[in-house]
Amino acid sequence: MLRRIGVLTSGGDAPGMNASIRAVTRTALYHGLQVVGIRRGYEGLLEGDFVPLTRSSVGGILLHGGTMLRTARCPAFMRPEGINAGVSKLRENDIDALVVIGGDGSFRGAKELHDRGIHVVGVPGTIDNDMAGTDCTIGFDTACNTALECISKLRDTASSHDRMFIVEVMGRHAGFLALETGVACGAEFVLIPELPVDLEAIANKIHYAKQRGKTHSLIVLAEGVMSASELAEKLKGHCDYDPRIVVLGHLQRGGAPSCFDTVLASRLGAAAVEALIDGKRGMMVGRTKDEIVTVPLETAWTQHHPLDSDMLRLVETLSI
Ligand SMILES: Nc1ncnc2c1ncn2[C@@H]1O[C@H](COP(=O)(O)OP(=O)(O)OP(=O)(O)O)[C@@H](O)[C@H]1O
Ligand SMILES: O=P(O)(O)OC[C@H]1O[C@](O)(CO)[C@@H](O)[C@@H]1O
Ligand SMILES: [Mg+2]
Repeated sequence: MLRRIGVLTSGGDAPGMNASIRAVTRTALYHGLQVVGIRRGYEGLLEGDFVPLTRSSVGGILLHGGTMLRTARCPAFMRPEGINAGVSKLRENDIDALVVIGGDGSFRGAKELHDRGIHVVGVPGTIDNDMAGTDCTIGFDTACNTALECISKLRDTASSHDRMFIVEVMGRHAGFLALETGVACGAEFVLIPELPVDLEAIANKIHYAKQRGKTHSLIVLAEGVMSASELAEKLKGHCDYDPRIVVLGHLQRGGAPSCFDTVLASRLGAAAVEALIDGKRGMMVGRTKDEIVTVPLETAWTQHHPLDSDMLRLVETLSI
């Protein structure tokens, strides 16, 4: 019987995680369940770093970035002994079910717990958007907006000084963040790991654009392709600019969640608890075409979250 549920955040922090923690807690309390917060992801689970969550302990966090439960990457949890220790900790503390808020790695950990008999539901939270089973992950929209705000400032300087900027954005092995922000900021090039990089074609396009009177250029580069300094080095001598590089880095992870992420996080947090109440196990919640869906956890990494090819064509068409 479901009486007491645990909730943790794991992997990189993402704007909206707090809204999800609040939604999980309040939905569970609404349905008469107790809630235990597990601090610092799987690390805190192994150490028994638990805190009871009440209606008021999740008050005032809705619009705050980061995660009030804190988060971690826990190498010990990647080994069977670590996972078994996690199972024991949950059982010793009478935690009947667990909501894991995090990315694909966190979901792999959650699946290991499920395979050992723990009732788990995952809530997709990562700025990378690199998970199938949902059209968008919590934090992605805010990270795109943050990157856009930064790049829009760089654009002013690029056009004032007739310069080229290479802006490296996060996304790990995926290009979603780069593609979305690249279209939004009107980049001349968006380089993503999903596609080969043709340096000669880039140099040629820059050259002909300059001949046509274009005086500045912006490349949005996904970190999964190469670093901005590597790209600048490779372009040296092959293009008509002396590029400046900017690595947005962890600036993209923090900050207050956008309206979109706050609503998404609230809906998915509530849906995770409702899924547990409905007897769903080993599942993740997601948003597909504005419907809240429940699919197996492993969907996140066994299926492919497709890049929108229309978006790629847009970069090409709109940057003439
Ligand atoms: N195969 C696995 N088995 C068990 N646990 C795992 C596995 N993969 C990852 N984890 C656990 O999940 C944690 C978070 O994973 P990871 O660092 O990949 O981040 P994430 O959840 O994908 O989020 P983000 O990519 O946004 O940072 C790991 O530190 C580890 O504790
Ligand atoms: O904060 P850390 O551990 O350096 O991790 C950075 C990674 O985390 C993310 O921000 C989220 O997965 C990636 O985009 C990035 O590659
Ligand atoms: Mg990940």
